[in-house]
Amino acid sequence: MAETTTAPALTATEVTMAYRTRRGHTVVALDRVSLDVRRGEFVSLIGPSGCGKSTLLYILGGLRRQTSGEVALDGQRITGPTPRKVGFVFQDYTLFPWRTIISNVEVGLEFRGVGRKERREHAAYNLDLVGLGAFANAYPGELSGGMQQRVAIARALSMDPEILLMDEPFGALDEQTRTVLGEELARILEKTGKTIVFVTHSLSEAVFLSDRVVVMSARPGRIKEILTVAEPRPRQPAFSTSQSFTDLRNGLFDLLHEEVRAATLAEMSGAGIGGDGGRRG
Ligand SMILES: Nc1ncnc2c1ncn2[C@@H]1O[C@H](COP(=O)(O)OP(=O)(O)OP(=O)(O)O)[C@@H](O)[C@H]1O
Repeated sequence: MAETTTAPALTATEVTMAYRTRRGHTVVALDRVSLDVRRGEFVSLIGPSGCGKSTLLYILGGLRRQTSGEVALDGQRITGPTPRKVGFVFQDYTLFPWRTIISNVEVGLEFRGVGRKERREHAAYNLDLVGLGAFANAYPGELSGGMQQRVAIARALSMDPEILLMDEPFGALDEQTRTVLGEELARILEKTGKTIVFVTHSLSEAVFLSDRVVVMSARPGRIKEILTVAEPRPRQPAFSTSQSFTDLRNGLFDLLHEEVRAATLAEMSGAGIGGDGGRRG
């Protein structure tokens, strides 16, 4: 079983991010966000659209450079991507359509220069882990969206990162599929003991999967509250119909509701975003 420890794996300290749009406006996406993610922990980021969840994830993974503040991985300041330690899974699974499933899973290991036999074994192990061993020689176009996302998870796991940063990985899938994939992910994580930071818009997904749910405010994104989900691991499907689940989900709804309302009203009026609607420039 995955153990969480008190040692922080990832630390964000007073992270602020201000984007400069092409039209010369400044969009403050994050405002002095501080967060510790412990080793083996599953932390979800939830908040209204545009509150900076993806921005925070990219900064944590060294894909984007914050305007001020600091991010550290195992106590070392992050100044760029560290693919050996941190892996990403995005909403678009971006598999190569001309490569078989197993060679899609191998692709990162290939870039890393791992020999053919070793990378095949490693890829096969991780494909089995996500339950797709039988599809090794199929092509992405032959798989459903949910299956392709499992391949993307196997590909990320193959690199054996300590930390997985997942940006709405199930966002493009229907509700039933994402529920089942969430259960699958809970099972896989028990086996691998990875540290996960997970962006989602789904309250149920956040409660079901997380040790802690970080609720962010409307932009500029700040941490509004952190909810702890004390349910033991591995999480069982029955948890999602329990009273404690409903109570946690309702609590999250209340916390989020006013933020989503504030974000929507700001969007409608164009307030605080230099009149450009906060669009990316
Ligand atoms: N490259 C960029 N240039 C300018 N502004 C940007 C850029 N990337 C993001 N932003 C702005 O920063 C804010 C935060 O964006 P981000 O994508 O991090 O939010 P989010 O919470 O992940 O949103 P969503 O839930 O809709 O995916 C938004 O207002 C967005 O328009």
